[in-house]
Amino acid sequence: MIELREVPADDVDRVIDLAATVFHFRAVDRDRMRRWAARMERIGAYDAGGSGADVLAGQVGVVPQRLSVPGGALLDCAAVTFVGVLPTHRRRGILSSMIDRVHADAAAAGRPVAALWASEGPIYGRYGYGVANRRIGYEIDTSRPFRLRTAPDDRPLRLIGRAEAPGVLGPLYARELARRPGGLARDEEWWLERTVAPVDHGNPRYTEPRIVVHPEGYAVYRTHERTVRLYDMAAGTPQAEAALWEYLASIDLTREIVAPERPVDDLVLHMAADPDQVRVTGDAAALWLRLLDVPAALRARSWAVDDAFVLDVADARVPGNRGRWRLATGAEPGCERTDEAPDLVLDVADLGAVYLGGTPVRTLVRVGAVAERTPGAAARLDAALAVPFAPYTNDNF
Ligand SMILES: CC(=O)SCCNC(=O)CCNC(=O)[C@H](O)C(C)(C)COP(=O)(O)OP(=O)(O)OC[C@H]1O[C@@H](n2cnc3c(N)ncnc32)[C@H](O)[C@@H]1OP(=O)(O)O
Repeated sequence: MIELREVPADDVDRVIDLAATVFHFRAVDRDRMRRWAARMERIGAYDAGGSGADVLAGQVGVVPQRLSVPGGALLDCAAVTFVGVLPTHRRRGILSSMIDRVHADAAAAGRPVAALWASEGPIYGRYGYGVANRRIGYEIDTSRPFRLRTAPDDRPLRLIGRAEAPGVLGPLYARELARRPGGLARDEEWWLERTVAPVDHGNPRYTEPRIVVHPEGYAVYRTHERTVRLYDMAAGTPQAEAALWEYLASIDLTREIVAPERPVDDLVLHMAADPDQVRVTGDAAALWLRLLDVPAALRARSWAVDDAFVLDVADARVPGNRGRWRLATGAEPGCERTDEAPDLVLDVADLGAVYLGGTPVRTLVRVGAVAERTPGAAARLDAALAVPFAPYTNDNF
């Protein structure tokens, strides 16, 4: 018999072992993982059957987070991570029962949304998650001068140490969160253990992080042989961004920049005087978003256009979301229950996909996922959802 219960602090080593088993890694850096597990609300699926001893057969971790939404509000978010079920227990519904528990706990804690990075695309749509943003990767050939169409802000740059990162980068990052949806709030531990971690465990041959700071922005990168690998960048103006790219492109003894996870509207693609120097090498789903409290989430973001819509929302797992909602997208957004005929009929997963402004409703109508009952309603909702900066999540948890 499987029983779901919280995993106590003295059992986190089993959480690490389970993660290592299902994600196929050696748990060498246990202290770091213990600190990560300590941030989580941990739900374990314990199997008491057979041997007498409890087996931790499945687990989900929820990190309490805050997600930036259009208009700059930070919305309480259940960041779902460390999901795993032992190979001996797979496909018996353990994940489904744990996800329902995560959603119930989030509702009780007043978190209107949940989010995750999926290990595999087919898993999470059934639970009401939709792809809210993508990220692109590219390589820049810097073996020859990298000329830009934007004049760099040539105020001095400086390199700082890791320990200074939270204090120096924090305010610059906060400005970025306020204007671009999809980002996660970072506290000091998050900066030090994740954004500027001493080692990139996925690419251990790269150096420790180098942190270059401009008065209006920063970049975090590491190098290995002739490659500069970009991890994080934020710049308040295009000119500051140009200064950071110019710096990265001109580091001696290097000949390329690899930027694996950048926003889809990254300026560098258009800044490059020779577009052939920037080669797009990847485009993948990034954050999967789940609206757990539809009216609270829709009221929390700002809208680009004053309009009104009736949405008929289907939700297989969270009954409180189901039904017709009258959404008013003015300066004071409203979302109330209604009996009026719907303009659009859609699943909560697709509402999650369009929520941050990263997926056009019209596209989902064309693929057949969203039904447009009032002609033109999808285009009008796209106008209301529009955001000046594409949603982007640079924290893969
Ligand atoms: C946010 C994150 O942490 S993402 C990381 C997810 N973890 C992993 O990928 C680690 C390796 N995999 C595992 O640990 C497990 O196989 C899990 C967690 C993905 C699935 O756990 P299970 O307990 O087997 O899932 P469960 O039995 O509840 O399956 C529920 C449904 O999802 C489907 N499903 C589960 N895993 C997959 C998959 N990898 N691909 C496609 N469908 C899947 C099942 O077929 C089932 O479908 P149904 O409802 O139509 O019958």
